[in-house]
Amino acid sequence: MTSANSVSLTSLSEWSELSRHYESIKKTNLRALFDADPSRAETFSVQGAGLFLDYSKNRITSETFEKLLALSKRCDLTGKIAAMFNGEKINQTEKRAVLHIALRAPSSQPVFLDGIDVVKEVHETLSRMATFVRRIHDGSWKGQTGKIIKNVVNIGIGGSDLGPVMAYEALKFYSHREMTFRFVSNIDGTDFVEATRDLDPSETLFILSSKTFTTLETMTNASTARDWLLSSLGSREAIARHFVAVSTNRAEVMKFGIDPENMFGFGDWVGGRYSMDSAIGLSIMLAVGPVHFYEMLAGFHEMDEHFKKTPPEKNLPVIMGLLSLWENNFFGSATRGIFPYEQYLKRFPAYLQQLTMESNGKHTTMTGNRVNYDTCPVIWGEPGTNGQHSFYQLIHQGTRIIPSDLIGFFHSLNPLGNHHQILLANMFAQSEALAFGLSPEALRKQGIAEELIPHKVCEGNRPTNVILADRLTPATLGKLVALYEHSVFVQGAIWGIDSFDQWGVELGKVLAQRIIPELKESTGKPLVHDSSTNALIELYREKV
Ligand SMILES: O=P(O)(O)OC[C@H]1O[C@](O)(CO)[C@@H](O)[C@@H]1O
Repeated sequence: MTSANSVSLTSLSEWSELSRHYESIKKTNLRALFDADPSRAETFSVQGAGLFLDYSKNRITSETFEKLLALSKRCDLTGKIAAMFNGEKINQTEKRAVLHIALRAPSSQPVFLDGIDVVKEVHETLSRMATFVRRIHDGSWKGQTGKIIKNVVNIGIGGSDLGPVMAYEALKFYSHREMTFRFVSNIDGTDFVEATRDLDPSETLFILSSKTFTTLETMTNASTARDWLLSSLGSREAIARHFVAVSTNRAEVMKFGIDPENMFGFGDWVGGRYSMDSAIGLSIMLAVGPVHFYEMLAGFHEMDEHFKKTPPEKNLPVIMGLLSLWENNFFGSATRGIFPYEQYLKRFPAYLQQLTMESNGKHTTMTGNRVNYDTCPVIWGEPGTNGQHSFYQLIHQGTRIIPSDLIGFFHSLNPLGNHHQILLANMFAQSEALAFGLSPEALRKQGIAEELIPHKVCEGNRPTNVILADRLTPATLGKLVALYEHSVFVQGAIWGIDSFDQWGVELGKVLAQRIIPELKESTGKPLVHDSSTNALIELYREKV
């Protein structure tokens, strides 16, 4: 048998089988599938690492599932999972290992990379972070003027922002409420100004979070922060008391003026979008304390173990990855909605956008060929029930099918009257309504006027995954993030792409560097962009 990597995915017999199977089931709907099998909900639900997944409202049969598993087998998913866990350099284009799983491994479980146990390094950094956090919390770390630190501003972008801010919001319930946390990411000066306008510099700590320590936005915001601080505190010595860095680039951190003693590092085997549980999570640890941070890591690890050890047919990330691929590549669903029914998870969809789309938004396979199939769907979403009063109309009656993940918890962290019951009732109702819709017959029975029936019909057959957990704890958050990380891995492994590079973001950065000096003033030299870009630059020069 030829290996799946040496031939196009779509020419594999397992792919053709799925295509044939798709033709035979594309007209069946969820109503018929449920009517045909009273135990469908049980057949297509699974529990793992404390999360419950009901995937019965997907357009699948047992045969679909078997064929998807056969495809994953042909693509050597198990071997690829093992390669990641074993520290092989699976990020081929950057020649790097991909070992975010080592960030949450217990110290008793070494992971070797080039003969070195990276878990040991991870735990050394974690305990330095914990010591630092305790000093901030107990007030023994003081600002330049002797005041205690009350405000923390994380400056970073992409993976150096989205993970920290998402987790800060998600775990706010557990956070030190007497402290203020802000996150500055955008190069738009408004972000910095609004984040700092009510802060006292003498009580403020900046965390400069950047894997590379060269990112334009972060470095610009960092020097603005340094100016802001020094204009108030005067002495450059204040930098040591008010700035710490999280980075892999020691030389650049020192160049900025930060003592390496105040730097927390991580390996180049941690991708930016996989780094919230590395030192990049320092602001999270400052917010919730070391104990909760360690609990979050334990949650991540539990899902890692589940992913590594559970057979594919019971493996949550494998199932979610395969279902997403089925919808994307066979039904042609171009987007996936992420709808947490949990206000604390309000930034979770934004976090998953980077995780998923920066990982799998690729058109070239590992072997350098242009894919002839779709890869990553567009990921988007908002918390429920807010979304229901906004864009759900389109999900129910629009012309495109949008498979969605609905995420909820049995218990609220803020029980208030019957709010939580109403919240979960809405979540379950949406999943039911999307799957089964409302038929013309049912509407007629309700006595709806004939001319209104076409407008009121909901065709149903809209797939959802329902993910449930007990309550939103630091550990549950870790499990959820790891679930999606690994589901992204599964899809990338089958598509045969490098889920861990991000070359596509480079071109825009290079072109921006070229345009920055051109906006300052006319150099006298003619602009050599296309006519549209030239005209935009000229218009800006004229107006500013
Ligand atoms: O942490 P850094 O090096 O500042 O990078 C920030 C982000 O920029 C990107 O490289 C994309 O431009 C992301 O992958 C990364 O998370």
